[in-house]
Amino acid sequence: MIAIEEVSKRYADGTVAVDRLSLEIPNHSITVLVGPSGCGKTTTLRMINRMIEPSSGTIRVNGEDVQRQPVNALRRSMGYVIQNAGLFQHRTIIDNIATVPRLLGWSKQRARARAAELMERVGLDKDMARRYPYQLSGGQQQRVGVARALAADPPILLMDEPFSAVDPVVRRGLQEELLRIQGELGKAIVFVTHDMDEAITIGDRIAVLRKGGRLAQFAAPDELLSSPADEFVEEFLGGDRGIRGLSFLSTGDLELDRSRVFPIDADRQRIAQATSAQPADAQPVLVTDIDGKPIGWTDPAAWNGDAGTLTPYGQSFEIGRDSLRIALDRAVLSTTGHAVAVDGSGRVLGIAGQETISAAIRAARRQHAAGSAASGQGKDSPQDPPPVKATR
Ligand SMILES: Nc1ncnc2c1ncn2[C@@H]1O[C@H](COP(=O)(O)OP(=O)(O)OP(=O)(O)O)[C@@H](O)[C@H]1O
Repeated sequence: MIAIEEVSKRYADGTVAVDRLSLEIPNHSITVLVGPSGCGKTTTLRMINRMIEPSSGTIRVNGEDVQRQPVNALRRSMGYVIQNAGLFQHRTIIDNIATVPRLLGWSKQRARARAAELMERVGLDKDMARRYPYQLSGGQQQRVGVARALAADPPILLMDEPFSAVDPVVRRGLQEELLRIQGELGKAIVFVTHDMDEAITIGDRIAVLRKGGRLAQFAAPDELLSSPADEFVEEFLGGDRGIRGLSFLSTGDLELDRSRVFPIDADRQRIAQATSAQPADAQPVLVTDIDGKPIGWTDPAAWNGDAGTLTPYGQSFEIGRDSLRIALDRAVLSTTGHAVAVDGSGRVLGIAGQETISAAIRAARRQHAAGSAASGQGKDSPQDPPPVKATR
């Protein structure tokens, strides 16, 4: 655990960048520092590896004061990733990644073998090993930056706006990759961003800082969205925090309608009988292929068995994996107002209309509120394990 205790930083010109900041950053989790420009995020991060020395206060790593540790050893125990990756331009990709193992005295062969293993882990093609940084895209360079930081297997990873310089699609890919790597390696990651969406996507816990380096709130993303501490945090979260909060509600308990799903070779009579008891007001029927995968919607009264007459169903959502936010999005975008739920192999489990999804949202919120009340005013203690994250 990294414990930041009453830490302040006043620069030589008198600027107070961080003001009596206290934070407990647990192992095996991603803690995000977020806040407006100039609120002291980078200063805080760099005080952890002593690139900047605090003016007062103490930072401990697993109980040990960082001031008492030799600075080189301290930095090698912490991977560091920055915006634009900061790669050595005159070194090949493999040698960039092998930098810290080489500094630690590993043989060239061993360090390169480790670097090759890491290239695979961060999703870089082997044949990029001999290229130079300028021969890679921005997103690929960021992957090299992450691989380089992981090379000596440090228990702590400090990441300063690592994905800010790439376009949103590449950025999303890098975030997913980081979550996957973290699932495998379980580091203590401290991640700086000024982008709240990024913080919510990757953070197990989020520290929102305000100007002057003061802590506004430190909480899990779902708690931040449901109970912002004050107006500053609320404003920083943006106007759609209600919708964004749905990302943390599971579709696992969603009640699905299976009575309106039929395979393409189903008998028309059977469809008519099964649906006749239900109101005929444009309640759709979903037709699947013979493997149970969705093909499209039809009006049961008009169905003639011709797949060419079906209306596209849009996108499905995966029960248990996707959140209620995704389910609601699918239903809103669907021409029938219903979303198609599938299992992990894409087979239809049922359909859910907007009303059903709304009811599930209300139930999940009630359950969440009851759970929070039982565990004490909804505030997690820093020792609590991070909440289960829905990543979509
Ligand atoms: N060497 C320095 N000397 C004086 N002031 C500094 C120095 N470095 C940073 N500052 C100031 O300290 C404050 C915090 O800076 P810091 O870089 O930590 O903020 P930040 O939250 O990371 O900002 P950004 O999101 O824009 O990167 C700012 O007001 C900045 O101008």
